[in-house]
Amino acid sequence: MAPAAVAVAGAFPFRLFSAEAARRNAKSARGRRGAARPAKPSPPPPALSSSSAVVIGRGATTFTRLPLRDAAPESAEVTLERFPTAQGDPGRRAAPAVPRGGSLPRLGVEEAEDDNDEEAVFGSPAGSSVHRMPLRDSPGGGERPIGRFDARAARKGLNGRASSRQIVEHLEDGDEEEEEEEFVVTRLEIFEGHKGRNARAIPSEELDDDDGAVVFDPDFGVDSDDDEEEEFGTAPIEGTPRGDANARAELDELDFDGEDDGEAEVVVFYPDGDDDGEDEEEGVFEANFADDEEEEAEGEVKEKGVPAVMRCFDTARIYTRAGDGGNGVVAFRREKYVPHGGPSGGDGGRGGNVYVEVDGDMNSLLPFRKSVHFRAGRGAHGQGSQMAGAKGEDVVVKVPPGTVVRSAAGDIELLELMKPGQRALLLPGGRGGRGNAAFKTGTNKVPRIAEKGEKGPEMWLDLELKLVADVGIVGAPNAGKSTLLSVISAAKPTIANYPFTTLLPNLGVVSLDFDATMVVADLPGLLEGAHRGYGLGHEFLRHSERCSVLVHVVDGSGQQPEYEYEAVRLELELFSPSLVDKPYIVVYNKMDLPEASDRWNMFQEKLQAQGIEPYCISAMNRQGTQDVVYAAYKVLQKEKQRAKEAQEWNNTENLNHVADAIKKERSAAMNDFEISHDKSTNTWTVVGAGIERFVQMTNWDYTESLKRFQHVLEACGVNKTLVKLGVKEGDTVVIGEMEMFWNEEPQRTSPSKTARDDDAVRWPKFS
Ligand SMILES: Nc1nc2c(ncn2[C@@H]2O[C@H](COP(=O)(O)OP(=O)(O)OP(=O)(O)O)[C@@H](O)[C@H]2O)c(=O)[nH]1
Ligand SMILES: [Mg+2]
Repeated sequence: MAPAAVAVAGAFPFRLFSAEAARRNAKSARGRRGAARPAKPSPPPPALSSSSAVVIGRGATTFTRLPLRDAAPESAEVTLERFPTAQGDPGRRAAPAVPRGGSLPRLGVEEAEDDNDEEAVFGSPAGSSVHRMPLRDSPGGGERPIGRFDARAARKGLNGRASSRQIVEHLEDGDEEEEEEEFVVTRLEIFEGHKGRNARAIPSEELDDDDGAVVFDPDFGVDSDDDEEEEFGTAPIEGTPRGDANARAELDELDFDGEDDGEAEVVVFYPDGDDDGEDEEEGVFEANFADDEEEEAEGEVKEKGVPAVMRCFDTARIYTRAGDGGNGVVAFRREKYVPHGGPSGGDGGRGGNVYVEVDGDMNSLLPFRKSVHFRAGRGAHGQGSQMAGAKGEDVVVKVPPGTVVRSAAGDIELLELMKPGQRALLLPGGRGGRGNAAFKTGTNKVPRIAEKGEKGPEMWLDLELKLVADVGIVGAPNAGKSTLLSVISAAKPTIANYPFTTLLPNLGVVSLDFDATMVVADLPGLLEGAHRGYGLGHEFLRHSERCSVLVHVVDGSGQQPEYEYEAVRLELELFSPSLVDKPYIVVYNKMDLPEASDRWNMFQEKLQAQGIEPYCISAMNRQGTQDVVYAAYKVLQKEKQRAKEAQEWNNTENLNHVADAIKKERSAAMNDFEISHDKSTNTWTVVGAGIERFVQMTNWDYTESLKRFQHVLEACGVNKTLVKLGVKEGDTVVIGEMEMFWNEEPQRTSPSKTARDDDAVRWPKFS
């Protein structure tokens, strides 16, 4: 276990076995990873229950994605829909055209008339596609009733990615065609193939060889976040022509009980909501079985659940990593007639940088649902003849205007990117390691040492989109906010007589004149108790944080307009005190309705008592709206002027400060370190950005590195400090990735190690 100590004769009291240890560590880490991946698929899921869901359409089958990360709150809403069948064309039936990632498919359920089986289609309310899967053996297409289906995934098997095993069992036929029944009984196995994992459908005994089989491709259409592409192949079962089926099945279990008044229970595997794990943990899918517990919680979910589309529209978590620097190399010039050509190993190339750039064409963070990882390329290694390695490829993360970038760890605001074209260097690539040509000195003309490239920094980022609007329209649900926006601008927001029509902010440009325009945002409705999650919650209010002016619309036809007004004000304050400090205009709407006009005077008086002059309008009839526009514009101009003056004070915006901080940390002095001691394991840990970076860049393949390392430890005072703190023979010393043993008596070194020391080149002795 204990690695041999390496000593440098007579020079330093300090020994290391670093290279070994580092390698060993890496190996065991790999081993751990490997172990997480079972060689065989996990055992088959339990037997089907009679209430298993039916998922297969007639003649052709449709498997779809179920709601993924948003499954939990949404599952209650998923219902199944009867699927129309195109006669005589088993492989090609009219699947509902659901655009990928587009609008939400409407899902519904209907019972098949003849038996208790259901036929179903399901799509994801979170906007996924519906895929078709032809079942070759369903002649005649249309008339076949559906069988039972139970797709169940092995949890967290196979690298934790979604699901491994599905069983489609026993498709029963209708009464009429007894002989042709049971056309697909399939089990899906996922196994490790030499090209990654594969999926295979295994027919049960009931299947003839020439029966069709269904092959699921659990990862079909899902972006693999990992570098290692994890594609599931579809594999034909014996006797089945290839490419029969290509359905996707992110869905894992769908339990549906027809009797249960159409309440579909959907069980989905979905990635751990936060996606914040390390690489290894990516895509850990968790089973979320809809059960009684969930039903209990249902009420709560309805109150608190922010619709998925809203959540993903304006927030995202992404991973960024700058490229590692390339390694420097050791090389010597060898040429005829040039004796002792000297060192000629080139430096490694610099790793690629990570930039964040504002793309004016983007207006939401939805693209980050699909791609989460942004890694810059690594620098190429140096080469002989003093050739430096090529620079790694940069990566540019494009974000919409109004994006705030935070580091996920620590929730520190890093950047606020407002204007299209703005570009920030976020993570600088690692420096390339120096080749031996760079180590040539007067005393060492034949250096056999080169550095490794510096590791590129990595960071998880939380992105948040705040709309860039001048004026924000706030108010209770159904107050007429969208109506107001629609009459003052060309925007066409959805207007309907029910609360929470607006789920995503709508933007409209209001032009008063040729050069006088302002951007107005109509925000979702705000309820009393929003801070506790009522209605849509109040998270979306962050969109209004950037507005300079708020227009508060009050529904005059409501029961108590003043009360409603106060409640919304309070919610604004609870969300952010800075919001209530913004200048605002109060607009009393629906004056055309008698109940509103009756109460107007009272409302007006109450507000005047508070020093506010409310406006009354009928948004629907466009009465009074122009006054509101002018008033808002006036306040806006005033606000802008104020902001401009304030900005002149701090107009030294540096978008690259994150990179600057990283660079600064990189240049940290090596003698700036701290040492901690763990008594139980006799371990001393040296922490310091400079020294750790040095360790990381040391290439242990070269013996001279060892000497240089010893020298540095001595020179920067690590050894001295350790001695002072009372380090003992045999204690472990850890610096960054390195683990070393302390050896008090350097003379007692093993011969094999001293042999190294007898190298032709001698490092000057410092002690
Ligand atoms: N009578 C009358 N009805 C109005 C007026 N303004 C809006 N409405 C109606 O009020 C209902 C709600 O209007 P929306 O503009 O959708 O209300 P909203 O505030 O955007 O509602 P949410 O988006 O759900 O928060 C619709 O049926 C409108 O037609 C008005 O001035 N008079
Ligand atoms: Mg609205």
